[in-house]
Amino acid sequence: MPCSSFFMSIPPLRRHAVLSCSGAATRTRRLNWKNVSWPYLEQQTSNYGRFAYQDVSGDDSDREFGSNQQQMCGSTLDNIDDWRWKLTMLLRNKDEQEVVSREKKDRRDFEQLSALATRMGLHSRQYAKVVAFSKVPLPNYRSDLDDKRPQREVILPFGLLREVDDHLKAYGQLKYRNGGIFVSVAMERILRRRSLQLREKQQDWQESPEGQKMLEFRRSLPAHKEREALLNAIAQNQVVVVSGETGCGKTTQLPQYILESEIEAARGAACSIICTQPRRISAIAVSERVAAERGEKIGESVSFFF
Ligand SMILES: Nc1ncnc2c1ncn2[C@@H]1O[C@H](COP(=O)(O)OP(=O)(O)OP(=O)(O)O)[C@@H](O)[C@H]1O
Repeated sequence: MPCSSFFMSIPPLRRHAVLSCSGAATRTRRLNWKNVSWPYLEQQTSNYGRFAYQDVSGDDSDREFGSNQQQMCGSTLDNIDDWRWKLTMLLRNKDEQEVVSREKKDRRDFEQLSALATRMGLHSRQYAKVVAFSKVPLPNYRSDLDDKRPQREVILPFGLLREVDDHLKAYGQLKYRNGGIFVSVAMERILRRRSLQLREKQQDWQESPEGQKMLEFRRSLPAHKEREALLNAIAQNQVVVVSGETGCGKTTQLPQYILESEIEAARGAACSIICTQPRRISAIAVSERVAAERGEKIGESVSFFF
């Protein structure tokens, strides 16, 4: 006789361990539940996937609900009693998050079971032929409990798996550049446009007579000789320590080398640099100096904050 299974499950994202009880166990109902020891239950964990997606009660139509439902499924009172026990066990078990059942009698009694769960501080929901009781609020739809959309394990060939992995890695790195936040495609387009504008503006300034004069001065500073070595060191290391004589260009030049190289690579809009100064006056003076060297006013790409 087809008999639905009772099992405890954790949704895919939070799945650590699952306790399940087979249909045979549920047929003997109350007695079995109270006598089943935890180690026995743990042995059932490997079947979770199949239980979760299998339509074990599919051939029982809902027409069977009716006058003979009491004989088929036992009395409502007994069912409520069983569930009081199951939900108590759920609350006591720190590793489990929810209990799911496909039994008809549980669907039949769902209203009372749901009220019981609410009184015990649990959440409940019915999904077509499945009832779920959970420690956390349940969503409107659960694909893993949808019999019409069974989820199957897909085994990919090794080569294809590696290809997918590479694509995912490349995608992750692309997103990570934008501050580790998953930005939308629209946001990426905005950043790209802004980066191109910054590059154009930087080129215009560097080609202007004032810009040329400023560049000449900057190239005369000792830091300029180390520009490429510094950018390489930053690209290859998490932390870089730079020491140099007073006035060589550590404060005003190094941050500009980074910003300029990012702008040249059309990534300027995603580049943020923070410089610290021990005094307000020096923070203002350095900001104004760097803004001037970039042909800008304070508040464009350079500013200060106390
Ligand atoms: N406000 C300014 N006006 C004009 N020139 C400046 C100004 N600030 C810095 N400079 C010039 O830029 C050069 C580099 O200055 P910067 O502050 O970057 O050096 P630094 O290596 O950080 O020095 P320190 O170790 O003393 O902080 C200076 O030698 C100076 O010639």
